[in-house]
Amino acid sequence: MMGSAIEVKRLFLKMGDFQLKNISFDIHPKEIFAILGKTGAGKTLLLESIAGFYRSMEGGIFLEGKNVLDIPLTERKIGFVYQDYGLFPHMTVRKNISYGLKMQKKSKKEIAEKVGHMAEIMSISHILEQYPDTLSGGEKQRTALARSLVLNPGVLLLDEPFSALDPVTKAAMYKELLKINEQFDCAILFVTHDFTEAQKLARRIGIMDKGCLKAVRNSVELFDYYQNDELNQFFGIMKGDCV
Ligand SMILES: Nc1ncnc2c1ncn2[C@@H]1O[C@H](COP(=O)(O)OP(=O)(O)OP(=O)(O)O)[C@@H](O)[C@H]1O
Repeated sequence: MMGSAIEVKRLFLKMGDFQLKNISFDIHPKEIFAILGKTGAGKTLLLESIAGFYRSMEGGIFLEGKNVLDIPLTERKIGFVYQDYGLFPHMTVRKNISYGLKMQKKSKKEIAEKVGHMAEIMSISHILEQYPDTLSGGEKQRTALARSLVLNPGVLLLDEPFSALDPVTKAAMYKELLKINEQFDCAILFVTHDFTEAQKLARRIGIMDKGCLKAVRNSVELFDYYQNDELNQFFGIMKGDCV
């Protein structure tokens, strides 16, 4: 059997009054997988668990077969881009992108080459000396993606990557995501509220509600009838609907 890029096995995580409950699924190498769910469903917590942020979680997260908690942070090969991009405000775009490589103690020459190359791929060479607060939403996102991708992650986790973008920029970034998936050898897991977006970009979609993963569907079957009234309601599906 082909190994998984990510395997989530019977994950439980308690956070205050909220709980992720018994979540199991896997993501194939190079797959684009969407997590769809209402606000407060636990989508961000799931991404953060996969990144190994919570030692208190029960069950396991395996990256290429290795428990994420056993992999040192600098060797985790996970890129994480938050909804607000999380750029360092006091650093230029160049410094933001260089940051992880510096942490890995790469040489100045290697950092300059890698950052230059990445900036070219993400079409941000012209803004390398700007600070984040001078950038458009799309430019901030390109910078955040470049900062992750320059470390060559096996898995890219994106928390509502498109929700803050205007429709034209959004369409451009959809293309960018598909290009990244082609060009870099990485699986992409992204969170969204948007059915169309999930269907457009992902081959499989996981549907979350109240801390549970209720279903995993191929995107073409997203609107087929569910054996679960809440899911049918969520998708506006009536019994006997043809798709
Ligand atoms: N550190 C924390 N301590 C206590 N409760 C938390 C903590 N982090 C998250 N929660 C709670 O867990 C629940 C799920 O949060 P999460 O951010 O994962 O939802 P989400 O599906 O990503 O929502 P949204 O779409 O609004 O971003 C929420 O009720 C939230 O208040």
